[in-house]
Amino acid sequence: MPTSPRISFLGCGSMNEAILGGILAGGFPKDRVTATVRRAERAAELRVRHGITVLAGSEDEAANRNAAAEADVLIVGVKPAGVRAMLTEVGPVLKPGAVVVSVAAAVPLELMEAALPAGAQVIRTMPNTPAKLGRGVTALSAGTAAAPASVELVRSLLAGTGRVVQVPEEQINAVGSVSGSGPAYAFYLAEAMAKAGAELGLEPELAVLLAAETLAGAGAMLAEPGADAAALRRAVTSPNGTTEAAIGVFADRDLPGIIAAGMAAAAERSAEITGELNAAS
Ligand SMILES: NC(=O)C1=CN([C@@H]2O[C@H](COP(=O)(O)OP(=O)(O)OC[C@H]3O[C@@H](n4cnc5c(N)ncnc54)[C@H](O)[C@@H]3O)[C@@H](O)[C@H]2O)C=CC1
Ligand SMILES: O=C(O)[C@@H]1CCC=N1
Repeated sequence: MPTSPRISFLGCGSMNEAILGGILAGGFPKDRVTATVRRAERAAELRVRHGITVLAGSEDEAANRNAAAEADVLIVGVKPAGVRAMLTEVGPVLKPGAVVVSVAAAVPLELMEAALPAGAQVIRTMPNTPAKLGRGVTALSAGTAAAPASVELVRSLLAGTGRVVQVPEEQINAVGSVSGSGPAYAFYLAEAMAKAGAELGLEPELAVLLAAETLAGAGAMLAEPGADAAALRRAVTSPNGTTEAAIGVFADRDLPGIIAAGMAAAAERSAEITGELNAAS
């Protein structure tokens, strides 16, 4: 069997730890993975939780460079405003043929390529945190120098985190509005349903359980082959019944329009952040 590539996670917060968890759960060997973080406490936490090598910047200012120098695939998981500095730092030590993957919202491929040595292979992604359970969905767009074999390699690594789709870069902001931010919309709905359930007289803990299990169960039904959200909704909605009463109120108040406006705001914010990053160059 060919040796697995070496992966380095540069920055390992919510998103990169979710990807790390999904990749390891998919059977990727722990001894081929390194992560970097800023704080020693966080490094210790990640070592215990995942059994991988974790380097902390607070203990070794060369942590990112050391992790980058050994990597075949680098997964950059810092906030958008930190991506350029990270790439500028690690670019000079990249191995020939290394592939640099970013999970950052709003950071264009062009900016990444400009921060790295000429010809660097770059892939921009938009993942989501259910990656942790192998139930994520990641969209990716390849940079100008990324070889098809490198795109395939990244796709196969991310397969442990869930579905992977390739999109033109101009669609990544829209993807972020749907699936990147989307888990937060589902959690927001769970919070709202639990609160409303308590207001209807349920014990708060029971309302939380009912809301969470309902969303998890509905999500599992949506994941079945051939699932159709509208058909599934209709199957719950008896004519002149209770569900119809609830959905009537949602429709009267234009809940779909509210959701669309929120998602448009997410996409607009991505474009705005890109503008801020370009202006800072
Ligand atoms: N949280 C999410 O659901 C999603 C996040 N993203 C993207 O993922 C990226 C990270 O977001 P989160 O994980 O939510 O943020 P986070 O704040 O949880 O994680 C960022 C991590 O990077 C570390 N870091 C920053 N600078 C560093 C450096 N120089 N060296 C080593 N470590 C460093 C921070 O200490 C932190 O742990 C962002 O660019 C975001 O746009 C994309 C899709 C979904
Ligand atoms: O909120 C954010 O900016 C990041 C990108 C998508 C999800 N979280």
